[in-house]
Amino acid sequence: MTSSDAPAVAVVVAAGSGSRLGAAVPKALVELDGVTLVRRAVDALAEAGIDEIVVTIPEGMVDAFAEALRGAPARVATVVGGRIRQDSVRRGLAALGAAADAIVLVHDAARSLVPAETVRGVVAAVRAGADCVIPVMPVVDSVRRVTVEGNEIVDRADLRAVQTPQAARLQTLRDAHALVERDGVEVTDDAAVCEYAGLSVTLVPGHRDALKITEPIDLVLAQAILEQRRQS
Ligand SMILES: Nc1ccn([C@@H]2O[C@H](COP(=O)(O)OP(=O)(O)OP(=O)(O)O)[C@@H](O)[C@H]2O)c(=O)n1
Ligand SMILES: C[C@](O)(CO)[C@H](O)COP(=O)(O)O
Repeated sequence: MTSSDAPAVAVVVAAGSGSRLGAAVPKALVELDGVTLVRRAVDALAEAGIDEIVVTIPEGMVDAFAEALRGAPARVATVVGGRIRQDSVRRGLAALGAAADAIVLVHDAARSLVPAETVRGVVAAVRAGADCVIPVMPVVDSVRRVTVEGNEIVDRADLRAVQTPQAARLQTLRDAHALVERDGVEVTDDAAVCEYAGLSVTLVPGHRDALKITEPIDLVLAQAILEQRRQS
């Protein structure tokens, strides 16, 4: 049973170290134009109307994250994350106080510049009845699969690159994560968790700005996106 006006809440996963970025601080605390990536991610969700957010953080970083999140335009709590992303999501979901039928978004702090319109699109699709919703982008490169014999072409028209926020009803996602943990399955995103639990995954349009800041070059691109926003 789900109510059509159930609130939308979120887990922002920010407990990673950012080894590929190689900064002196955990990636979520890296600044872009003077604002940390985690704060930008929280602000983007708040702009789309999400007002309860649990942020997963690395061990021993409570004060630094409290500083980064001070004055955020939403009710924000932090919880220490786990070994891999899915462990962090599970801990974040457990810390949310919302009702079982609340819509929950799981978002990477590393996708700091997601536009509010993308977030709203994901929420709307869950409200319209989808089990699990993810934003996706077409693949722009030609793609080949490496095989034992050599390699072969893959039709990129069939492929989509997956972004966040990804969303489902809160209890649905908690149950799906419990199943994955029970069976010791490792996945890279919440869509895979939902699919493992037998739920269907619905695709909605993602956005170029929701790139995952992973390597140093991505910070340059993110800076350019901010500049473009200032000029428009
Ligand atoms: N144990 C983990 C691992 C990742 N994350 C979060 O999941 C998101 C996506 O992960 P990624 O961008 O790969 O971040 P890192 O794991 O920090 O990056 P790297 O693999 O380069 O170390 C990030 O916002 C990251 O903080 C998390 O909360 N807990
Ligand atoms: C969740 C995600 O951002 C969707 O593309 C991605 O799977 C995270 O992967 P990572 O290996 O933890 O960066």
